[in-house]
This record gives sequence, structure tokens and C-alpha cells, in this order.
Amino acid sequence: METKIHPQDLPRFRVQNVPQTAYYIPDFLTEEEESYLLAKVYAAPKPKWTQLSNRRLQNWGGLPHPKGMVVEKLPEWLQMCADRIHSLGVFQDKMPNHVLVNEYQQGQGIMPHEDGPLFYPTITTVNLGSHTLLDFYKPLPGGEGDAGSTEQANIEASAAPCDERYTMSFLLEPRSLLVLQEDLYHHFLHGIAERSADSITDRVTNLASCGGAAVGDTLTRATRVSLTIRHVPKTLKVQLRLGRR
Ligand SMILES: O=C(O)CCC(=O)C(=O)O
Ligand SMILES: [Fe+2]
Repeated sequence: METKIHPQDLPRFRVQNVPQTAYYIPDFLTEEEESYLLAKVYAAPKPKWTQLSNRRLQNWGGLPHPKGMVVEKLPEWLQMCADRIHSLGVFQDKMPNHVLVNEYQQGQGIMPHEDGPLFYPTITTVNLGSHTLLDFYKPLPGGEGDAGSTEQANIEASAAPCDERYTMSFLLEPRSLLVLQEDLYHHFLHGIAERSADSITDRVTNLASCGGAAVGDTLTRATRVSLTIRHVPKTLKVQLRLGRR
């Protein structure tokens, strides 16, 4: 990984005129790095994949749990991403220790949700293979900031028409990195519509940082793989007792 971005460079990647706080870094990866990471994702053993109705995923680092995550060492290719993101300074002194790999076929998505209380409130997303639009929604009354209500908020968000609560979208291009913090973590819901193509409107707020796309364009999706890299603060150290001598 070549281009090193330092914490002092971060402000110039801040997305303007949106609630706090988002950073969008186009070309965070080179094409070689993107191919390498995609190859690693697809080299994972088949049982590593969990098939959901509208996407499939791989969980790395351990299963986040209210009582604590039993930490599993990240494979080298994900640790490399975690290290590089850590050096941006967005996790302060914490080390990202959890990665969710999501794969979306054309037309697939993820319903509006919040990431909940098990994570340090910073989401970093490495984007591979295709663009997508990440949509943001105002929360339901009573839904926000309440640790116990995440599931409920999810269910209601998917049942109720979201149109009135739709606020804005970010265009996530291949090889880019997105960082979400503060209100964009705690307050707004995020989701990806189940669409095969995206219309670029003036609600796509990071367009100035994107290469080439303009309002009025229609972008056809391909298969997208995202690496959602986060920090789980509460971990359990399981004592392995190997044969006592
Ligand atoms: O694929 C993405 O960028 C979104 C994934 C996501 O929101 C999640 O895993 O919580
Ligand atoms: Fe999420």
C-alpha cells in the first residue's frame, strides 16, 4: 500500500454540508490492491460465507456480543487494511479489530439500520468492485441513541415508507474509503437500496470528490464487496489451557 494519508491530511477529505461527520477518500486503494483484496475475499473457505436474503457476508475478528467479543486474529490481508486505516487517526488509540465483508450482487442492498452499541462509534468502509449509493435516513421518533432499540428501529424502518426520512446519499466508488462518525453513526440510519442502477441527484452530497459522475447520470451497478472495519471495545480473552505439565 503506497499512498499514505496522515491524520493531518484528513480534514481535506471531509464531506462538506452534511451532518457531522463523514470523510470520503477516493482512490484510497490502487487497482492492484483492490484486485488483491477481492482475490483474498473470494479465496476464503466456503463455510466462511453467511448467505442472507439480500447479500452474503463474512465475519472476521470474532462475533460482537454484549458480554464481549472473543477475539480472533485477523488474517494478514485484513490486518493490513486495519493498520492503514488506524494510521489515519480516526480510531484514536484503538485498533480496529473487527471486519465484516459484505457482497452485494447487482440489485441487492441492505435495509436502513444503525450499527448499534457494540462498536466504537466509527465506521470505516473499504469499497471494492463496484460503486453503490449509501442512503441516509432520519431516525424514527424514539429510535435513535437507544441501545436497546436497534432491532426494533430496523424492523420499523423497513416496514414504514422511508421517503420522508430520506436525507442524502454518498456515492461510494470502487477503491474509496468512507469514514462515518458522530451523528452519522449515532443518529441517522444508513442503507443501500435494492437497485440495479443508481440515478445521481443533487442529494448525492459527496459528488465533488468523485471522479466523473454528475447530476443526471445513471450508474449501473456490478457486484460490490465492502469491508466494514470497526473497533469492538468489549473483548473477552479466553484462556486456553493446554496440557498442564
Ligand atoms: O456495504 C456497506 O457499505 C454497508 C454495510 C453496513 O452498513 C453494515 O454492515 O453495517
Ligand atoms: Fe451498517
